[in-house]
Amino acid sequence: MIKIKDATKNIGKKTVLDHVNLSLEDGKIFGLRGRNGAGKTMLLRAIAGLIRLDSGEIVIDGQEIHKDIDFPKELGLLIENNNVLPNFTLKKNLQILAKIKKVANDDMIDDAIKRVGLDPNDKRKVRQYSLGMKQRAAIAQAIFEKPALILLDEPTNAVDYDGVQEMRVLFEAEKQRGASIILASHNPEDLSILADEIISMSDGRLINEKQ
Ligand SMILES: Nc1ncnc2c1ncn2[C@@H]1O[C@H](COP(=O)(O)OP(=O)(O)OP(=O)(O)O)[C@@H](O)[C@H]1O
Repeated sequence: MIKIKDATKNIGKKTVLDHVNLSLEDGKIFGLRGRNGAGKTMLLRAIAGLIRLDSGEIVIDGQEIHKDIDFPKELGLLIENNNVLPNFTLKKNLQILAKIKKVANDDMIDDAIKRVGLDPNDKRKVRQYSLGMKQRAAIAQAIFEKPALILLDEPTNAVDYDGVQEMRVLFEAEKQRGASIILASHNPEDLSILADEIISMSDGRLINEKQ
């Protein structure tokens, strides 16, 4: 359960999150929509613990971000410039990350790579991937440890038509596994097909607030 209470963040003179209040139950897909600059990425960053709020709080399963924990315990993240290391293979990337939390073994890593339609034995470095393949790699990185919470910022950008359908199946399967997903997207179809609930933002504020 994620509880966001009065979350407010200013950058310079601009209020990029403006008293955001939200309660998000577990095991659902929440679609986040809004125009460019509405604050979707900021909200995802705040939930991930990547920015500090000026006021308000974000509490995940009873633990407040930046007070009780630095970031959500079980988090899969795909935000903006995906941070898959370009000079390693995708498998090596995931193996490096797996050493930190020690959740995923090689079988889980291979499985995640196959699920995004890539080849675990591909010897190419990620920098040699196409744009859409890089995006698939970033999705693999977000899901390979079977996290409880998955934050996805425009995950199907640059992914080809068939890939978009495959990723939808994958996100739905992650939900069936029990994960909560917050998905920011400009693709109305992604949102209408996948989202159990839609959260709309404008100018850092929620429209149709759900509390
Ligand atoms: N590093 C930064 N410094 C200053 N302002 C920023 C920074 N990053 C974002 N902003 C501002 O914060 C506001 C919200 O940006 P955000 O990236 O959350 O929008 P968004 O809804 O994700 O947009 P998009 O659909 O274009 O991805 C915008 O006004 C943006 O200009």
